[in-house]
Amino acid sequence: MPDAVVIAVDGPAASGKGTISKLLAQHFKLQHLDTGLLYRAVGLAMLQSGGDLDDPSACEAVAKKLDLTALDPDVLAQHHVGEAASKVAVHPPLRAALLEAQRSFANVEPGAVLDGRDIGTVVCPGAQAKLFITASLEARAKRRHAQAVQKDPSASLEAISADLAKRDARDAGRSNAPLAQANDALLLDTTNLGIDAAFEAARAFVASKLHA
Ligand SMILES: Nc1ncnc2c1ncn2[C@@H]1O[C@H](COP(=O)(O)OP(=O)(O)OP(=O)(O)O)[C@@H](O)[C@H]1O
Ligand SMILES: Nc1ccn([C@@H]2O[C@H](COP(=O)(O)O)[C@@H](O)[C@H]2O)c(=O)n1
Repeated sequence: MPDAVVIAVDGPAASGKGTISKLLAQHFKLQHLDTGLLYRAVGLAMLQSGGDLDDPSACEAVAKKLDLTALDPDVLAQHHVGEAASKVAVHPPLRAALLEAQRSFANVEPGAVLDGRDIGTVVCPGAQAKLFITASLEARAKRRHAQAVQKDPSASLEAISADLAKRDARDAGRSNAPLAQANDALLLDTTNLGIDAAFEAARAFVASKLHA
């Protein structure tokens, strides 16, 4: 393997990129960063302080003060936090403030897997292996619904599907670092793949890139 390995994994919400990234990190013995947690942490801090999610300077200030060692994935996983994350993520100064932290994480030895929306295109354009994980809206909504009903049995599949569609449109439609497949990324559609099969396809691709 090359000295410092970086694997970039992007894709829309609930496509399974986090699941695949964790498994890749375990398999190749690399560190893993779910970059969505950074945007969620800014969104949550803005909500808690009553700040304006549409204010780029206020969001940037929060991002600059973010304590990356204090991210609580359970709190940040809440649905309304994901919505807030997607709203603050449109601001260029906020994205610039989070860029350095992501790039330094990518430099850890022996290497790292980062997942998000702009890893292969903006954060780590030189990554040795890039994947773009996707799945149909219906499949993604069913997966997120299965997660949601564990906490709230009345969670609505239709509402989750509508929210995912809205979030994807916002993420793909913003002008700065939109959700996009890098030209040199493998497109992996997991609509009809279970986790094991999806991971195996990702693992084989990454192995081919690292040993090329
Ligand atoms: N190939 C798959 N088949 C079935 N279920 C899957 C598959 N991949 C992931 N899942 C399940 O779908 C849910 C969402 O997966 P995951 O959290 O990895 O998505 P994500 O793309 O990282 O989402 P987010 O953008 O919100 O961080 C999880 O419950 C996970 O176990
Ligand atoms: N590299 C990234 C990662 C995330 N975002 C934004 O954060 C939102 C939440 O991300 P999850 O992966 O935790 O769902 C997401 O909808 C994006 O708006 C981003 O812009 N860039």
